[in-house]
Amino acid sequence: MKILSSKQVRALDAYTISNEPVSSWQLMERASRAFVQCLLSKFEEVPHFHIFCGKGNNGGDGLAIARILAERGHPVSVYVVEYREGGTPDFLENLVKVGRHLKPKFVFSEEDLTWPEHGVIIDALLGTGLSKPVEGLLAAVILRINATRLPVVSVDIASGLSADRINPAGDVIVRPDCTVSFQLPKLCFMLPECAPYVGEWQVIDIGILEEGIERQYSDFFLTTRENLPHLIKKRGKYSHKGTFGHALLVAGSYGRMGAAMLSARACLRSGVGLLTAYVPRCGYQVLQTGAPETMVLTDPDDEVLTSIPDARQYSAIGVGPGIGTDERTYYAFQMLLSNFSAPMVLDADALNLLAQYPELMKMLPENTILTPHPREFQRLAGKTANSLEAIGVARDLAEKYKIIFCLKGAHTAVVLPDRRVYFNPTGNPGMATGGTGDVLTGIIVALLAQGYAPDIAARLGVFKHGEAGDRAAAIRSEAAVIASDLIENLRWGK
Ligand SMILES: NC(=O)C1=CN([C@@H]2O[C@H](COP(=O)(O)OP(=O)(O)OC[C@H]3O[C@@H](n4cnc5c(N)ncnc54)[C@H](O)[C@@H]3O)[C@@H](O)[C@H]2O)[C@@H](O)CC1
Ligand SMILES: [K+]
Repeated sequence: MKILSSKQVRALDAYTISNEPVSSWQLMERASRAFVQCLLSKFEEVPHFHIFCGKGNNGGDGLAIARILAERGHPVSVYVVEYREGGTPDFLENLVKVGRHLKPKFVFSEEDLTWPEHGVIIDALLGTGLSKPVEGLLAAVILRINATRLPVVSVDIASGLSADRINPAGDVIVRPDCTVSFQLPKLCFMLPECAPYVGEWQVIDIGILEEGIERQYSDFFLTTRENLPHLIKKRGKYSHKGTFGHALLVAGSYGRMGAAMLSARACLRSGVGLLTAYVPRCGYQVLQTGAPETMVLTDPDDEVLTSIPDARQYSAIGVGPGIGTDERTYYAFQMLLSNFSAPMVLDADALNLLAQYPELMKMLPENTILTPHPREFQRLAGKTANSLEAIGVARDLAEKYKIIFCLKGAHTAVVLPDRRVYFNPTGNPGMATGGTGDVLTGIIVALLAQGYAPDIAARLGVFKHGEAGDRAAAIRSEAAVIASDLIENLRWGK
């Protein structure tokens, strides 16, 4: 699913209006009806809705939503915040129409606000037309909304929130519990800094023309459930373990064999034909007992990796979980990079080694997948002002070195060498616990070994990793999830 800018969304609305064709009022009506349907599905008992409207089209939506709810006999109060003269044509038309069912309260100053004690607040003050920081009466109303204990649902986007960039600190923005957005997600929904101003978010279909969306160019996408399952390869009846590749995992050091084990088990549960693990000698028994499906090769050293195996027979290789940053391990890693050119996943200490020895970057095979969490990325690429800037830096590096980044986070961003960025929708805060990154490495290595193209392996691996986390959280609750639960909850069927 594409993520478009506010400007592009306006062009898209205009395209639908002239090509469907449909009037802009009808499009607003369609959006508002879809919103009401979604809104009502959220409550077992319909509460009293208090709808705060601005005077642009977002306010027009608010008025239409109020009328539709009132027509159905639901309790509604509607407030029009008079922060400016006039209003957009669709706002004014809906103001006339709502008057047949409800008496809006016009708010000219803070004193006009009587604050509700029960019910749900609907925020329809400002939408994607935001053109400057909020101040004056609008700011006062937003601050009052934020001070209430009542649930808040924003229409399309929280009022005051910029869709396409990160607002400067100090901007006045609604903090909703939930945002119900029209047709496509907004870039800001993907960024951790914006999370307090988004809440739970949901996208609803308002019938924007698909061909209009196709005509808009974007580098930003949300991976969706609908476009991924067909990417999962079927296992043919006459296939054998050789069909599904032979993965090599270079992992572990003394006291950190758990990382190697988690990666190995995740790899085995992700369809790989054969798995070999290369570990220090102290890991031999651990892996032979804990993951008996793995073949184990050991380094001459007891505690850390100091050399590499002959890697040419492997179809994919994962390096990093638990290896540490010993100087001898650096030499082994450097040797591996000069000897191996097939698909590779680098995680954890392999990334720390890259950060410590940046000259290694030039040695990375094309389409190597790097899976840093924010701190690892910072060590690798330097400090950035915010997550959007970090994505920008990752895009530059991905292009320069022809590599792929999975920037791990609530919406992990898969950044490709052609600068495209795919955000991931699955996963939950229960996954913020030790070892889940090792699991991701194992999954992606397994996919590479099976011959998935590196960009698909990264996107599919990240998606399935999050999905397993969601299954685990549904069974155990978020706080109880541990990395092993993800492995147990991996599913590769449709
Ligand atoms: N046909 C369409 O274009 C559709 C638009 N829809 C709604 O329309 C919204 C966008 O509508 P608009 O473009 O009218 O934008 P807004 O509803 O965000 O209206 C903003 C209006 O206030 C002014 N303004 C912007 N920032 C301000 C600030 N900080 N303080 C004071 N005034 C400010 C703008 O000049 C504009 O006139 C979407 O978010 C969505 O809710 C939906 O109805 C779907 C269809
Ligand atoms: K809004």
